[in-house]
Amino acid sequence: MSALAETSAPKAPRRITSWRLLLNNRLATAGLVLLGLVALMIVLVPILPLPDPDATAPADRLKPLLTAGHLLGTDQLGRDILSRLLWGTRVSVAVGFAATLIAAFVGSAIGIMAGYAGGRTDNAMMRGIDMLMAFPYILLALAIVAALGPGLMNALYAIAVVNIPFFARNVRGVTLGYVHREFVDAARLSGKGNLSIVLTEILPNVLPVIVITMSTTAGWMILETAGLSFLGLGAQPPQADLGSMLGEGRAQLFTAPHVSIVPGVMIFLIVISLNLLGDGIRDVLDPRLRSGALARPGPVTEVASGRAVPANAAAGAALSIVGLETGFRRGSEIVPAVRGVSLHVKPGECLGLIGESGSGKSVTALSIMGLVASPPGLIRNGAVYLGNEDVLAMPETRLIANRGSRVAYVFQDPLTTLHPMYPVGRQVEEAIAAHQSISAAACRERAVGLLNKVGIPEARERAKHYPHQLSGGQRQRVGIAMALANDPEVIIADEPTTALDVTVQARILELLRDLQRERGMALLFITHDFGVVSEICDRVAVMKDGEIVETGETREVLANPQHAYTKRLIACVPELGMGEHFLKGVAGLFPGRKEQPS
Ligand SMILES: Nc1ncnc2c1ncn2[C@@H]1O[C@H](COP(=O)(O)OP(=O)(O)OP(=O)(O)O)[C@@H](O)[C@H]1O
Repeated sequence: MSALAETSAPKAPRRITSWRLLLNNRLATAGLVLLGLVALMIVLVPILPLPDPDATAPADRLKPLLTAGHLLGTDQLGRDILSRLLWGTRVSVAVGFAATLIAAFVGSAIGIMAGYAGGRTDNAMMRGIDMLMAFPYILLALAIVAALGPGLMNALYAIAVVNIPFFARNVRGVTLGYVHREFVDAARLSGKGNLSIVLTEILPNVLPVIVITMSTTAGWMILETAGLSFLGLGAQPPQADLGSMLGEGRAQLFTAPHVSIVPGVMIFLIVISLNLLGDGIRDVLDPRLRSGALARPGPVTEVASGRAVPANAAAGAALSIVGLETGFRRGSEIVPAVRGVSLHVKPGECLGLIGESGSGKSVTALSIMGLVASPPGLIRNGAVYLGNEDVLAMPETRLIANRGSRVAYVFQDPLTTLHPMYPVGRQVEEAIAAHQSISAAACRERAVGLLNKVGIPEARERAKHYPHQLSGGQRQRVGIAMALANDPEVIIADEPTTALDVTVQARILELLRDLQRERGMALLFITHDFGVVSEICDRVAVMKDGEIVETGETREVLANPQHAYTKRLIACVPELGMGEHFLKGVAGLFPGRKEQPS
């Protein structure tokens, strides 16, 4: 019997601008406002009715705060502190930003060149950078100023030079990650020259890192400028900058503390606002931070507190999913990926979950045992029953204990799921030991037995091999052995044969089917290939845009598909001699892709 459900066009998520994301971050907004005020003040300073910052008046020396005509008092030479503060901030900020720009430009150029050229050029450039880094940076800055002579411009050069290594190392690291990527190879094959590749392929990818590094180091450079001026090596009298004001006020720290506290507070405000804003910019520019992918995910997927559970478990099912809705947070919005999915698998049965890429199959599978990373994942509604027990209502420890013991997963690419540093036998032993308290010797025997069972030849010997020493098919057999390790009630296989060639694929499918029938397990088999479904699945559920659009006995669905999308998926299974008809079927899949949640 087949059940049919029509899809409704998903609502396009509202576009969240970077600007809005930045303003969502309260600390970054506070930094931005503070910095805006400082910027406004230093821009307006020439037209403000302020006394000459360098005009001395010994009779008015060390006037306290809020003195008439001197809002922030006067210094030891009777100069107006407010005027000196605003003019001095202008100088410090200008020098700090100029040093940041120079360091960013030179350091990034070195980093990109070294990373792109590689080999000896990389070696020579990075050893030079290492030499710069070998000196404590302030010592190096002092040495440079000592060699060039004191003065604001020389302080600027010194600070820029000591910060070049930060940019060079950061940018080189990122460049190295892109240099051997396929899109760069493609640009090379298209005949582009090195400069053009660097400017059009590498630089756009590296630019966010440069901006992030700039935003987080600008505050630091303003502080370093102030440090050099404080030591008398930056701004020279009578010119004011924040560091020299601090240095001059030091002598009056106890008699007139406001002389040094005022520039100190200004340095603090500028640096803190730059750091807060820098952190905010970094979060906005890095898409992984923006989506929460770099945030440490919780051990189980977050479940909305008021989730609706539309129905109970299906009678006699090992696994039933009812009305499952899973989405991903993006800013303050939740983008749906799975919309009201219901399905069930009985013991000894294989249910195929089929749909094109991005239709929500993996998110459904991962939601079952709370494995969707949160943040950004969120299960909004629905329930997942193991027998009659709702997994989503289980205490965290119980849910985690059920992973691998009652429900096991086999993933697509065993090379990424197996640990490269441990022999495969040991990894199967670990899977057993995670849920069973048996002796090490018994565990080893059982691991060898499992490897044997999944068809690894000379299992005892092979157990000592590392993943890279096995073929793709053998690695997937190890993955299946690990899934079987604790005799689970349900196995979820997420495209376990996609990375394998057709002959190996056929053998793995046969193995899975035999094991599943022999052990009476429920198998949820995720694929995008109706050919695979027809070989292994008793029933099939067709998924499109996060919804199940058709379910039924495999034979029935194949013989008499009801939904247009199912028909197109079936038409995509190539047959020898089909030629043009096959391509028409594949082309028919694409119009629906526009409706995908982006
Ligand atoms: N971490 C994530 N953050 C935001 N969106 C995500 C995340 N993971 C998946 N999605 C979105 O959820 C939707 C469903 O993805 P899913 O991985 O389930 O697709 P799939 O059908 O398994 O595809 P494939 O066959 O390619 O694995 C996609 O639109 C995807 O962009």
